[in-house]
Amino acid sequence: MNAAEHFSGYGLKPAGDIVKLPARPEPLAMRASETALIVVDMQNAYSTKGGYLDLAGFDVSSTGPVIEKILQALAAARAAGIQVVFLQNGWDAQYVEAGGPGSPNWHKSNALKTMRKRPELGGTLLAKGGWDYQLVDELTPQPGDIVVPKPRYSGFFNSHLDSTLRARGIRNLVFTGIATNVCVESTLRDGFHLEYFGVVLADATHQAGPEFAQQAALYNIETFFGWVSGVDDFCSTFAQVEATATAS
Ligand SMILES: C/C(=C/NC(N)=O)C(=O)O
Repeated sequence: MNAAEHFSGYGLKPAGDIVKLPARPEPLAMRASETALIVVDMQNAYSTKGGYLDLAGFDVSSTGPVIEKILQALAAARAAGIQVVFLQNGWDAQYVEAGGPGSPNWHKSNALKTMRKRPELGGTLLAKGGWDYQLVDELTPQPGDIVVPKPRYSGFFNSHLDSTLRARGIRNLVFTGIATNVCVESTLRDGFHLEYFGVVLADATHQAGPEFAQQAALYNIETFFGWVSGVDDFCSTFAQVEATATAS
């Protein structure tokens, strides 16, 4: 193969429905039917003022453009027949799923720590049934989309994500959402170990913490665990699928 034509992707047999998504470190060959767009934790907790991250002292002032970019990616995915999966992070209202002091999550979760520090917030952060847990209004799931609740940073841990994807023959996971360096990266890494090809659309993600955390997560993904692309490339690449399907 000509080195200039090098691209990655699992053992795809040549067929008309394969597209090549421009990505770093190299383009990725994919089929829409074997791809899911994963929207990670776009809940009030992570992207709205007054939500958990904001109350815990993280900057959520620039999440608006991320929501806009995710909307663009969702429209392109749905038009191309790509399965959309929303992840939703949190626990039951009694926080049993959060784990008690015997769980590292109890010690590390900034949501749980914030509630311990500010008892008046008790029961409000990331609790199922509450505003903080809800997906943001702009990103309400549509018929055909799948919502997967998850109790830890990785969407694969104690959830039905893996079986849901396998049952549909999905091999490629395209990631958007918040936070790049926490739940996006954790889920992409676990997906890598489960043999999924993970791509992050960098401009449809946002970090928890300083900007260097975004850059470090993207470096890790591009170098060790997957691929990095952007929303415009995703939309134009999969528009080809829609155009081919319409023409045939
Ligand atoms: C910090 C944090 C990130 N979650 C995520 N969705 O990436 C948390 O849940 O505490």
